[in-house]
Amino acid sequence: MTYDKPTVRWGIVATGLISSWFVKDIVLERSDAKANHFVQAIGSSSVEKGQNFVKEHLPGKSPTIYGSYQELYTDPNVDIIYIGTPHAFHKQNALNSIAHGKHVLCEKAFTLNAAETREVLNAAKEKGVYIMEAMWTRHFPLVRTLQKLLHKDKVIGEIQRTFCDFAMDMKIAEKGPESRLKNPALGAGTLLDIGIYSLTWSIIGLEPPLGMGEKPLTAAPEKPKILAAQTLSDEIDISTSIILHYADGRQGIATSNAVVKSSSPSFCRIEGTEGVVFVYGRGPSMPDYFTVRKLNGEETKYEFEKPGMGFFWEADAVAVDVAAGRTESTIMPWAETLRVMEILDEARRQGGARFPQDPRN
Ligand SMILES: NC(=O)C1=CN([C@@H]2O[C@H](COP(=O)(O)OP(=O)(O)OC[C@H]3O[C@@H](n4cnc5c(N)ncnc54)[C@H](OP(=O)(O)O)[C@@H]3O)[C@@H](O)[C@H]2O)C=CC1
Ligand SMILES: O=C1OC[C@@H](O)[C@H](O)[C@H]1O
Repeated sequence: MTYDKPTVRWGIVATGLISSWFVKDIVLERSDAKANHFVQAIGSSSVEKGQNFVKEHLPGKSPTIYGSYQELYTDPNVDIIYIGTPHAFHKQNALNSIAHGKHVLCEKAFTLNAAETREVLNAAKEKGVYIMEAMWTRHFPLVRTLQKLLHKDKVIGEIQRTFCDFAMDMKIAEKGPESRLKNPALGAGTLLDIGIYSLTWSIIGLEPPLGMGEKPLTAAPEKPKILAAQTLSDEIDISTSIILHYADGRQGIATSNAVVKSSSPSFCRIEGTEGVVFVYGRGPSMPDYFTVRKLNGEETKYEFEKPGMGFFWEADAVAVDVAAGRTESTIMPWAETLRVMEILDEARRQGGARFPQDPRN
């Protein structure tokens, strides 16, 4: 621990898979850490589950363990709440955190739909607290470097097209009806779980981030035309295809599929007037490296060190933002979270997947 960096005390809502990845990562010793992270408290459906979680994923640590989320929201020693519940609970978990004056990092997809997102963002604005969608991939140095090469240095010229895919065999048929991957009331389907990454990579490829090139930090998100189709099984989408079509001709194709595991070594291809970028990794949420191939055949590979899984980069960003008194991130700003949710809504409107919580109209 060093005293020249912000120090944050995290409260963790839920003890599922993602929370285990997150806590293990943020307590790693790192030479480049921009903040000191403490897992201060865990909120779970039972104290026993919380204890098992700590024993397995935080050995040697002794956070306070609560058998409810409510006790976590009211813990005065917690600065920021991390929400790792299924999509359908994000809205209420976030509203409860905000009501108790806590800052929030909420897993993707931020909520079930854009109406819920607006409700949460309005509450955060009113209360003056920080909130960010945990689209962790956007914080990777790999992504920040790629954005600079594409949109500032223009290493492949003017970007024209992207093809991004997330396909994994989710074995949905084997899941019980209450699984978050099967139950529409929990926000199941490929779109919010993995399609959101294909969409994110399309945006990373096709649009400069805020503050880069001629794009000011205050720029509103672009609004490409959306064309989408879905295949539904037991009311949830098992495949979704989205086309982003921009007025100037840029095209993005974003797909997700729960039946096959993609065997392609690259999950994203970004084409420009002077070359092409291929992004590789264990999947779109965990990119490992990318290559830049110029039209003359010259190819450069960009590799990056990653001491853990990479969740500490988003955690660092939250800590630095909060210490600076900001209520939103410039990497994943509120308007971007809302724009992404609106695109997901539009894809579901055209494709047919519905959640029982969707507004009726
Ligand atoms: N960034 C990434 O790479 C990843 C992100 N995610 C995101 O994280 C979120 C959670 O996913 P994941 O960790 O895989 O989910 P899990 O099913 O593994 O865990 C969810 C946890 O939420 C709590 N919970 C509360 N109510 C329910 C309920 N009705 N049904 C099930 N769980 C409930 C439980 O914790 P408890 O009993 O302790 O209260 C449960 O363990 C989703 O938003 C998902 O999209 C998921 C995987 C990877
Ligand atoms: O966010 C995610 O990324 C990795 C996937 O394995 C997982 O299902 C998804 O929620």
